[in-house]
Amino acid sequence: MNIAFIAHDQKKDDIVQFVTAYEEVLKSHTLFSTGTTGTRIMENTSLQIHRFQSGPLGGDQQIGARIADNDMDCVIFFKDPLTAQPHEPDITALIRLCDVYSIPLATNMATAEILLRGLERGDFQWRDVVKEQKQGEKNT
Ligand SMILES: O=C(CO)COP(=O)(O)O
Repeated sequence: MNIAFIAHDQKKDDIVQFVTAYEEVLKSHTLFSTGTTGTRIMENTSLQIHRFQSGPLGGDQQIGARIADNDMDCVIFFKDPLTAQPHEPDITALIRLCDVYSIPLATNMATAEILLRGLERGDFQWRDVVKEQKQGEKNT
């Protein structure tokens, strides 16, 4: 599965801790992130992450574009609800696209934990079916 990780500054320690705890599960997936979040994760784990731009510089929008292309299966976004972000419209747009395309999105650690346990159990297999269908539509 293609999984994107994003964390606001006040949540970066949390996401590093979270990803470290699930490193064994995550290493068999393809991982993406916004710029600084990815750097922090790679500094603290042995995971390889495809890093987009930093969030305020367009990283959220780049992940959104992958969702619109049906090329992202899960988004783990540790949002900071107590700090205003200069790129709030980008954040809103990313969350909206997850809803438009029914992409599983966790915006806090408790939900992220449930999503990754589901991932371990194979609960994301329906995404392969959706991707095959969309590919079939493109080819016709
Ligand atoms: O601001 C962010 C998401 O909205 C996160 O971006 P960084 O990972 O580059 O800090």
